[in-house]
Amino acid sequence: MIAKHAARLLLRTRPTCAARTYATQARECVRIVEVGPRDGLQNESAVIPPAVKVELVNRLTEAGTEIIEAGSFVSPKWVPQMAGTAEVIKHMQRREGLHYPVLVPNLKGLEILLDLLAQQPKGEVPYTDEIAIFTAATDAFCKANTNCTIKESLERLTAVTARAAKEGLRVRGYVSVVIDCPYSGKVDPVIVRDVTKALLEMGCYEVSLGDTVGTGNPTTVGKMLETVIGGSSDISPSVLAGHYHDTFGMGVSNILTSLDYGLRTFDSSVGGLGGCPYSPGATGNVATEDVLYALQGSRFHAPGDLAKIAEVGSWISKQLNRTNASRVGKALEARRERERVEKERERDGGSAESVSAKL
Ligand SMILES: CC(C)(COP(=O)([O-])OP(=O)([O-])OC[C@H]1O[C@@H](n2cnc3c(N)ncnc32)[C@H](O)[C@@H]1OP(=O)([O-])[O-])[C@@H](O)C(=O)NCCC(=O)NCCSC(=O)C[C@@](C)(O)CC(=O)[O-]
Repeated sequence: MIAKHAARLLLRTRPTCAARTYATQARECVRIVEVGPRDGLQNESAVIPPAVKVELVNRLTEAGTEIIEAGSFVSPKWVPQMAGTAEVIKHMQRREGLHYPVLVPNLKGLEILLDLLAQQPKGEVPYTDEIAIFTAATDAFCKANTNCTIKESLERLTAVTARAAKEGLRVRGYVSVVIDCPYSGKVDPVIVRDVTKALLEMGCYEVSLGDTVGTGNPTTVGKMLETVIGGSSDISPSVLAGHYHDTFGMGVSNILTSLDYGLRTFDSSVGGLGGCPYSPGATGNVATEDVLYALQGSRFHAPGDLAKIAEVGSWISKQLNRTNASRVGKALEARRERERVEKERERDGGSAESVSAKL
């Protein structure tokens, strides 16, 4: 009985930054959930081979990322880009102490994951210790994304959460369209609060609030957070995360605002990858590089080596033949190129002609 209670508490406890982060930093730790391999790649027009996804996860791990959403077990008819997640989680490098959540929409997705976990050779670091489930703050978006109403999705997710908990998996929840819905317009923050509460009550250790279309700004995000955590609400900011798409360039500002409201976990996407297949026009998540740069020198520490993560952003953008959507990533790309040219100049004895001949 006590063991069961302890297990339940553990499932409710969110994974922290790795211990080494606390040991070396006096600053307050901010958790970054890297969603590029899932939220980012799911929206690319091309279906990316699992090998590239594996390399992306591995490069992020090498760059010091601690939590990486590795993919999703959704219907491949709905989101073909996420086919191959089984291959990804089997072959990616998995480090003890790091976390690789995967998104599941229903019991079928969870069963696929549980089968994989059951087949995993003993003694290996588990493919994952966490699933993410998702619903929305409007029926219109929920139907477009998962073919059911909010109420139906909460019923579906209650069963998923119960089964995941029984199997020892932690569950993280998402609420989409917390500011505006592409189908039904302005969203009532009271609904965001109620859906968040329902996800927490069913057993999610944390709920990520998604500005799916990226129209939020510090005022609207602040008002939404005031309703979700203020007044008579018993929701603590410590169980919330911000998931802000950067369509209007407000992602970093919205994170800074959310820090003022007490949130300490944010989702971001290397190279600003992504968007949402059911939210036409929405661009990717706020870029991880931009978030790390914004927090530099502040009282907050976020894990990850900015220079290395920026290189990952440049690499994956090239793989996808797309423009790097991170402003910081692009600036660092330009700096690396300048440094390369300078090095070449030094090596060639400073001859301007030899350098310009090569450019
Ligand atoms: C939920 C469903 C499945 C309902 O879709 P449905 O069509 O109502 O499902 P169904 O139960 O009738 O099944 C239809 C077919 O899909 C199969 N199927 C059913 N489930 C699965 C599964 N898990 N894995 C693999 N296959 C599955 C099922 O077996 C069947 O196959 P068939 O008999 O036709 O051959 C579908 O709507 C779906 O997969 N939706 C996912 C959409 C999605 O991935 N959206 C993006 C993620 S959410 C997001 O990005 C927002 C977020 C989280 O980032 C936050 C934010 O920014 O807002």
